[in-house]
Amino acid sequence: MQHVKTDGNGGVAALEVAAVSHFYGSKCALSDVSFTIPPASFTVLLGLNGAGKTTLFSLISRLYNTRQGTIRIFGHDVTRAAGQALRRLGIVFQARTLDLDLSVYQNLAYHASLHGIGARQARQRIDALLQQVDMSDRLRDKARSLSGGQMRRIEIARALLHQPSLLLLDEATVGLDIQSRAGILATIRDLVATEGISVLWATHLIDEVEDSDHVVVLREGRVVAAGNVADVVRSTGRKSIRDAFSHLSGIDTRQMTDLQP
Ligand SMILES: Nc1ncnc2c1ncn2[C@@H]1O[C@H](COP(=O)(O)OP(=O)(O)OP(=O)(O)O)[C@@H](O)[C@H]1O
Repeated sequence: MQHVKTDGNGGVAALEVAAVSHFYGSKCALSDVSFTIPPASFTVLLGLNGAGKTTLFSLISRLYNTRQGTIRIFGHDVTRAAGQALRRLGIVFQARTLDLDLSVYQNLAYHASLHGIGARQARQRIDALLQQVDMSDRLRDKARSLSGGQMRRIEIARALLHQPSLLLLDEATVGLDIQSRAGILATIRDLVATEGISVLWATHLIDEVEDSDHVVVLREGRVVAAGNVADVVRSTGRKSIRDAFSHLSGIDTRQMTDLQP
């Protein structure tokens, strides 16, 4: 019988990472990483550069094989039931991935066809998603003509085309101005609240965390804290999540970047 981790309320966890390790040659990038994220939650994967966030995303999305440990998406093992697991997964990678010479519509329609979505349904979903990410007026524009924040919005729409239940975003706001960052975060938080999607949001920016979030703190490939914000703050004996993250990551709070100018 398959072991399935629940969210504590009897429901299957949106994501379960159990005892996962990953090496690049002899370099250990992840060491015995375990955590779960509940359905319909916004979970922040917090870690400084090099903590292992991208490596973890590469394993969850099967870009790399998981050699040690287990990863399940809504109970489906990404190695043994890859099709069922990956169907439920949408992902926005840190690096830009739109085809710059195609229009917004062509970028999205191509992705829809890869997922076997028929042309008519694809058009309906593209229209609805562009509205959701506030980009309806750019349908025919070349991706090349969009700003960084606008490209990110299109990548988010693309990741949602096949209606995933779990969305991963890797440093989605890097390189964007304060307004674009706040707008993209608000769009994603809205998706969790209105559509019940589960989100894993990887960042090194502590100001992207809200009190109601779940957090998983990674340091040098290890989970050093996980839970809701209040529990993580309490477990470190600090007064705020900012101070807790600073303590857990071994850095001075003044080295942290702010949303505030
Ligand atoms: N292809 C690779 N070969 C060797 N080492 C790697 C490779 N990719 C990542 N690493 C190392 O693995 C560790 C984790 O890197 P990873 O990119 O997963 O971290 P990250 O938290 O995503 O950081 P960043 O935010 O800077 O992308 C780092 O020490 C990094 O140098």
